[in-house]
Amino acid sequence: MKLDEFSLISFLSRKLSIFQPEVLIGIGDDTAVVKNGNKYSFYTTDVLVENVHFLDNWKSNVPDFYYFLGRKLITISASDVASMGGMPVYGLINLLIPEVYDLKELEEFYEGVSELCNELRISVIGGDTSKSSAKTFSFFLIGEGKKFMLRSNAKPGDLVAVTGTLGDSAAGLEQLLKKEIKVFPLVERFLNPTSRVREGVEVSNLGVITCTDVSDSLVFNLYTIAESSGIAIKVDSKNIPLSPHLLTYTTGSREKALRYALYGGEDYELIVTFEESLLSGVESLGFTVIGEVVEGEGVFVDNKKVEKKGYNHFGGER
Ligand SMILES: Nc1ncnc2c1ncn2[C@@H]1O[C@H](COP(=O)(O)OP(=O)(O)OP(=O)(O)O)[C@@H](O)[C@H]1O
Ligand SMILES: Cc1ncc(C[n+]2csc(CCOP(=O)(O)O)c2C)c(N)n1
Ligand SMILES: [Mg+2]
Repeated sequence: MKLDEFSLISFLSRKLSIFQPEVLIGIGDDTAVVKNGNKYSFYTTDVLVENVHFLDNWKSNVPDFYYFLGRKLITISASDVASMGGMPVYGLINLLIPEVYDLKELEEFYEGVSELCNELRISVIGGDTSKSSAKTFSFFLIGEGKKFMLRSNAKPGDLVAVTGTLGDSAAGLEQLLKKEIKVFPLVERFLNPTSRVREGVEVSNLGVITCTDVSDSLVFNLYTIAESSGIAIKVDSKNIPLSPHLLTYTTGSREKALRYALYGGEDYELIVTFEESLLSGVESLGFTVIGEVVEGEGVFVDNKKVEKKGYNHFGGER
């Protein structure tokens, strides 16, 4: 039987229970939330698996490839903490590598890990190591914050905004897969994305209470907000921020660029929804308004309902 990642998680979660009252949010958001005295702790874990998230042979085209992979491992978990409005603090790394392994590659990987942990002041406090046929890197990250944002807090009348530009990472991945590099800055966005930790904390401090990050695709992650909040989201495609590099890649076609922006994944930008009174504060943090929350269900781009498409492990295809 072919599995669907999200039905699988929902099936598994029905078998599990929460025993402690301090667990405020379990399975279902970007991180779990546990009350910890007068603050909250955030828990998340992510993996990078050979042939799923990266190809080993990219190391022959990309200098320092494993250095970038080390950075990316930390960034993707930090992005989940950022989308709760938290600061990453402690982490543990699981390393699953073949029995015979190039030590230089591992050194490079840990150079990337340690650089990003220094930048974000994350202490690595443990992990585990095992042999494995596919290279697999996993990070478990704990964050902290005084308040938190959820996917499920969107209300009709809210505006919807995002950080950065969208679609760059998918266009970078496409070039790596085709082994044809035309616009390198897009490949850099795929290899070395940014986690929006500062924006997450600051937007939460402004009073924004709805947030998630773009890992699977803009449309897919808008759906996660729409479904968990019981509302619909309308996006105006002309307001979706696209980078000049992406437009160079699509030889100026905004329509083609929008396909990467709407359905490509791994941008690790934040999506927020908020009341109009917060607009100037949110914009001053560098967010771009792309749409609004309305009553109903689904995600609409230029008034047309769009399919919930993005990256789905097992379900395949974007
Ligand atoms: N095997 C599992 N068992 C229990 N919970 C899981 C499992 N896999 C995922 N989850 C939980 O399901 C929810 C959604 O997971 P998912 O990995 O899709 O998170 P995401 O933030 O949407 O994506 P990303 O990991 O790319 O940031 C999270 O709360 C996560 O902790
Ligand atoms: C070789 C190769 N093929 C495809 C992709 C694209 N991809 C893999 S996982 C994912 C979603 C986010 O991951 P997760 O859901 O695990 O957090 C995306 C967009 C890639 N990175 N490498
Ligand atoms: Mg996430």
